[in-house]
Amino acid sequence: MSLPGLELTQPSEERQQVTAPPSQITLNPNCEWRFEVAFGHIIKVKLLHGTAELFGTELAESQTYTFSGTKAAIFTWHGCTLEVSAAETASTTSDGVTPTMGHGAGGCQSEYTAEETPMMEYANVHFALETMREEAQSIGKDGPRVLLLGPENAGKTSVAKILTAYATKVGRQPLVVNLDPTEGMLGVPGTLTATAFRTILDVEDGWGSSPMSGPSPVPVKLPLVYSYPLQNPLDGEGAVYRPIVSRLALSVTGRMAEDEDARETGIIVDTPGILGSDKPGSMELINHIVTEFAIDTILVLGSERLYSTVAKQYDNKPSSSATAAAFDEHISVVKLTKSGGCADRDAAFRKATRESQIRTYFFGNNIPSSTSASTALSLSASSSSAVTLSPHAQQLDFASLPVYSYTVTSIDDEDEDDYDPSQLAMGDSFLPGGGAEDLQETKQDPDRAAPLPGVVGSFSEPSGGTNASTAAQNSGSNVPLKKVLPPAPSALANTLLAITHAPTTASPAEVRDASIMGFLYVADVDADKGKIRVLAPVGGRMPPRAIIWAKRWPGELVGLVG
Ligand SMILES: Nc1ncnc2c1ncn2[C@@H]1O[C@H](COP(=O)(O)OP(=O)(O)OP(=O)(O)O)[C@@H](O)[C@H]1O
Repeated sequence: MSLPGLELTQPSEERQQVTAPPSQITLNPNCEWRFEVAFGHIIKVKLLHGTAELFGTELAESQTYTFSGTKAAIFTWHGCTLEVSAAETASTTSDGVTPTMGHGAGGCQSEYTAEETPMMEYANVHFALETMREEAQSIGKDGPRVLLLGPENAGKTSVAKILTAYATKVGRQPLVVNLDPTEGMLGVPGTLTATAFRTILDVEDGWGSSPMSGPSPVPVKLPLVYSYPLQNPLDGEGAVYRPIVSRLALSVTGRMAEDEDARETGIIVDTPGILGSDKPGSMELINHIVTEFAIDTILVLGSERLYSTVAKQYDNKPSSSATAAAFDEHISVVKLTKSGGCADRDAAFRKATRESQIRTYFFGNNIPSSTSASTALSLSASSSSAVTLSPHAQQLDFASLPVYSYTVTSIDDEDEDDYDPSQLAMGDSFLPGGGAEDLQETKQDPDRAAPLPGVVGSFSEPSGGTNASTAAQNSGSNVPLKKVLPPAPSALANTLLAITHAPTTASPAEVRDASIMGFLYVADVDADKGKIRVLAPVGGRMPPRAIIWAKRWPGELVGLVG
């Protein structure tokens, strides 16, 4: 074996890590194989026999799946044998990062077989929801509206994936809502989304991919995306978060009103861990979500205290659905066991996950964040959903762009300079339950809701002057959104810009409430010439639309382009 350091002088072709022979892992029924793979290292997993699933989505036999930067579990109901091996990775990557290869099977950082899992409990939740869906089908009421609550790393997103995967497997079409801006669902972080899932989720990618990310062997999903470029929903006392949640709820309600399958199946809402903590204001936000989505089933994971508080407040109370009285609908609060496999994700891992989501949005998922292109290309044949994308670079005149930035202060960033407290002190949206009346009012007329894409066949937003935007305007005349005037700030470099569906002349409230068309990445800023160089997922002229600068969240991503 060569001494550390000496191998640096070897020619690059020889700088391959010695790959361990494939390991076979045999799982008994009702067991799961839990594994953690670092970013930069890739493992290959193949189901040799039996049946297995990853967060509810079945693995196909003999298909090779690749994982990088992943903490997950492969569960089996009936027993299975897996083959796990390391993909060949260069010892140093194009970024100069050394892939972290662990000592587990295939180079996993950690991997083990667990015999005790809460999967039976989760499956029972699915069956209970199915019973509610059948009832909805037979008497014409809405299907279950499920809210997942719990602290960070309690397994909320994993349970949301399991319930979604099981629902689609039996031919249902759940509407899945992601209210966690720290992690994107089918897109980049800093967004809140709603998606109708008709088809299978992606084993490797988690939720799967959206058409914005290019072609994919797993059917793409079409999310409705809103920009929430702040890390914490409690920032600005929830003044930005609340109206966007209301917008999403309107869209979801609209979709349910128009689509029988979606109405019967219901909604699954995933929330950020911060709402499950005891932070001031978090219960108010939970209350807002429960009201807006007319939640009737609350699943609490990983916190007795939270369960007790939520149960006291909601258990057996009538839901806020318009049909609650007619069908005698009450809210059930259910405590679920947190899986022992839930892995803590440190700040570095979360940052790498965010960066990988952004990279994937622009470049596809063929090149894991810090693996050399050649290695990744060799993987593409075996990976089931590898896609390479070529974003388009173009120069834009900053002065011609209507770029807006949020001016709320972040709880985690008290030194914010452009915070204007006078803006936060006014406006009904800052009062307890602020803005809710407008939406209650709007909700009574389902025609006012912007439907989710798929129903009207487009990813459309009501144009300026519609009822929906008027309602939004009424609720947000003091929106903390400020136009960024020239010269182009240097802080724009390496951040994302969200192109909304709002016209360039839209009011701040309309901009906030507009859904997102797509994202640009600012590669660099030439303040002298007043130009910015951007990457766009598609070529062509910039659409004349208002733009929201994701200044704070997901923030700066250095090195996306060399
Ligand atoms: N049974 C399991 N075995 C191994 N890893 C798991 C298991 N369940 C969840 N995980 C992993 O643990 C981590 C935390 O889970 P998850 O993202 O579902 O939690 P969360 O409550 O949504 O977290 P947050 O609110 O912080 O986003 C994830 O990386 C997930 O893939």
